Amino acid sequence: MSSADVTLSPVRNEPSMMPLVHANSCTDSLPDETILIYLTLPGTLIPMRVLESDSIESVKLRIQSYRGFVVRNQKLVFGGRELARSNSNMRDYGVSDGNVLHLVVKVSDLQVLDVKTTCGKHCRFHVERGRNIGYVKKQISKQKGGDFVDSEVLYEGEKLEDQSLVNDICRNSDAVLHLLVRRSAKVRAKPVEKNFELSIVAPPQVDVKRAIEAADGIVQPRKQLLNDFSLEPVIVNPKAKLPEVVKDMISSASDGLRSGNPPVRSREGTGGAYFMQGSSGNKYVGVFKPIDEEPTAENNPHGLPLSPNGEGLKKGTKVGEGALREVAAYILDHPKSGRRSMCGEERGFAGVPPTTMIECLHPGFNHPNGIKTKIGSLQMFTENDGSCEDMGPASFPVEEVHKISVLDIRLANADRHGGNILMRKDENGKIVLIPIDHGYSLPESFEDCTFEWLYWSQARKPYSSETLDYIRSLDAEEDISLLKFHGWKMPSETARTLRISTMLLKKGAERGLTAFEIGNMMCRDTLTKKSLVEEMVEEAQEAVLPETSEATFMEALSDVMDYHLDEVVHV
Ligand SMILES: Nc1ncnc2c1ncn2[C@@H]1O[C@H](COP(=O)(O)OP(=O)(O)OP(=O)(O)O)[C@@H](O)[C@H]1O
Repeated sequence: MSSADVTLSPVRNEPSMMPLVHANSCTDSLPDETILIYLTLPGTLIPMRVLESDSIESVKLRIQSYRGFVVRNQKLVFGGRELARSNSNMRDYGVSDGNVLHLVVKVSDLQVLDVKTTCGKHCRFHVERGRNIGYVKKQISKQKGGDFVDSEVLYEGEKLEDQSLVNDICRNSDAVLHLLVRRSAKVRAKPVEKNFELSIVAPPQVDVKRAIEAADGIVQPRKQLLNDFSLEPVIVNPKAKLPEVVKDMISSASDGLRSGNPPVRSREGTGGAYFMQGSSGNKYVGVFKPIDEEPTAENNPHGLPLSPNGEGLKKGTKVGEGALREVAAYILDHPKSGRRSMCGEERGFAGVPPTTMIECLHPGFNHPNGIKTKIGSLQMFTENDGSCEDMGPASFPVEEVHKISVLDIRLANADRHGGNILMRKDENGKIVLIPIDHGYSLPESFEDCTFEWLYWSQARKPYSSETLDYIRSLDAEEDISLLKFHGWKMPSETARTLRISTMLLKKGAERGLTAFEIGNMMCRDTLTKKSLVEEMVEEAQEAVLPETSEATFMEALSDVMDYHLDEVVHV
C-alpha cells in the first residue's frame, strides 16, 4: 500500500484500536494479509490493524493522523531494529500478526515562546524546556534591550513564579506559549489641592547581573549533592594525549557539576543524552551519552526493550558501542592541514565536534538499579540554530554538504538523517553544517547505510579541488592504526568496512564521480535489494579462496571496483 492510499483525518482522542485504512476500505471483509500489531509507548499499548504490505511511511502516517505524532518525530523499533526505511514494508522487516512494535516519539528540547508586552511589543524565540521563567525574563531583556528581570510574567491570566519550568507550563509539545510581560510599578496617589497626582514609580534599579544570575534556571534544584559526582577521561593508552580543546571541555563539565549544575536530560533521541552545564549554569558545554542508556541497552530511559541479540538498532552495530563510534568519528575527522595536533583547537574537515570517552558519576542520570559510574562519550556542545530537519536544504552551501558526504561515505554511516546535522549561521550569515550523532558509523556491514544528503541537489555537484585533495590524503590503514592507538580494538569486519568505503570514495572521486553517485552505490534502494557495494564485496569474495588474507581480498575487491566504476563513468 502506498502512502497515497492513506486517509488523513483529524487527531482523535485515544482510539481503542487504530482502524485499518486500505484501498478497499468500503468492503466489509479484511484482506488476507491483515495483521494485528501492538504499538507500545511508555505506559500504553495500542492495537493497530495493518497490512503486511503497508509501507513504514503509511503506518507512520496513520499514527500521525490518529495520535497526532508528526511522522518525522516517530521512530518504530521491532526486534531490536529501527524500521528506518520509509518505503519498505512491514513484511520486509519481518513484522507479523501479534508482534509488538515500540514507538519512540521525538520531543523537541526547544519550546517556541511568543512573548507580548502590555505596550504591544512582540517577540518570539526558542528556549530549552528545562529553563525556568527567570531565565526567560533574562532572554527577553537581552532581545528587547531592557530590564525585564523584575517584571511579571502571566500565562492564561496566572502569574508565573521565576522557578516555574517552561516544560511544566507547556505540557503539549506543539503548543505555542503566550506570555504577557508586565513591568511592575507602584502607583502612588497623593492629594494635590483638590485633585490627586498620580505617579508611577518604576522599581529601584536592581543589580541586573545578580538578578540575571539568580534567574538562570535549570531542571533540578541547584547546589545539590555537591560531593556526589565525578567526571574523568577514560584513557586506554597513556601515550594518546588528549587535545587541549578536549581537556577544556572535560574541566568545564566537571566545574559545572562541582558548582551544583546537574546534567539536563535531552528529550530528543532514542538514547539517554545529557546536556552538561558549565560552572555559571547558563551554558551547555557538552553532551554526554552513557553506553548503558543507548537504545536497547539495560538502562535506556525511553523504555526500549533489551536488544535480543546484542545488535544495535542498525545492522552491523552493537549495543554499548555507540560511544566508541562517536569518538572514532572525531578522531578520524582529520583537519585539512593533515593530522590533528594535540595542542591546537583545529576542527576536522567535516567539523565533528570534539568528542572523547569519559566516566561520570552523578545521581541525575538514569539509575533504575542504583547509582553507578557511567561510561560514555562526551561531545562538545555546539551552539546552533536547529537541525537540517528544520529547514529545506536549498540554502545549504555546496561545500558544507560535500564535507558531510565525505565523512559519511568514509564511515559508512548508518544514521545520517537531517536531525543529525546541526546548522548555524556564522558571523557572515553563511550556513555552517555540524555533523553529530555518529553512534551508528563504521558498521560491520553496509545493509543499513542511509544518507539523507543523497536527495539534496548539492550532492550532484562535482567535488572541489580542495575536497579532492583531502580525499586523496586519506589512508584507511593509517586510520585503523590511529583508532588502535587510541584504544579501540576494532573487529576485523569494522576495519574492513573502513577499508572498503575509503577505497570506494577515493576511486570514485578520482573518476570525477559526485557524492550522489558514490553514496548511492553504498545505499540500498529497498531493504531487500543489495547495494552495489555489497554486490562488489560478494563478487570479490567469490573470486578469492575462503581462507585468503585480507590484503589479497582487498586486491580482488580493488579490481572488481575498478570494473564497476569504469562502467558507471562510461555510461
Ligand atoms: N554536539 C552537540 N551540540 C549541540 N547539541 C547536540 C550535540 N549533540 C547532540 N545534541 C542534541 O542533543 C539531543 C540528543 O542528541 P542525539 O540526537 O544525538 O541523541 P540520540 O539518542 O543518539 O539520537 P538518535 O535517536 O537520533 O540516534 C538532540 O537534540 C541533539 O540536537
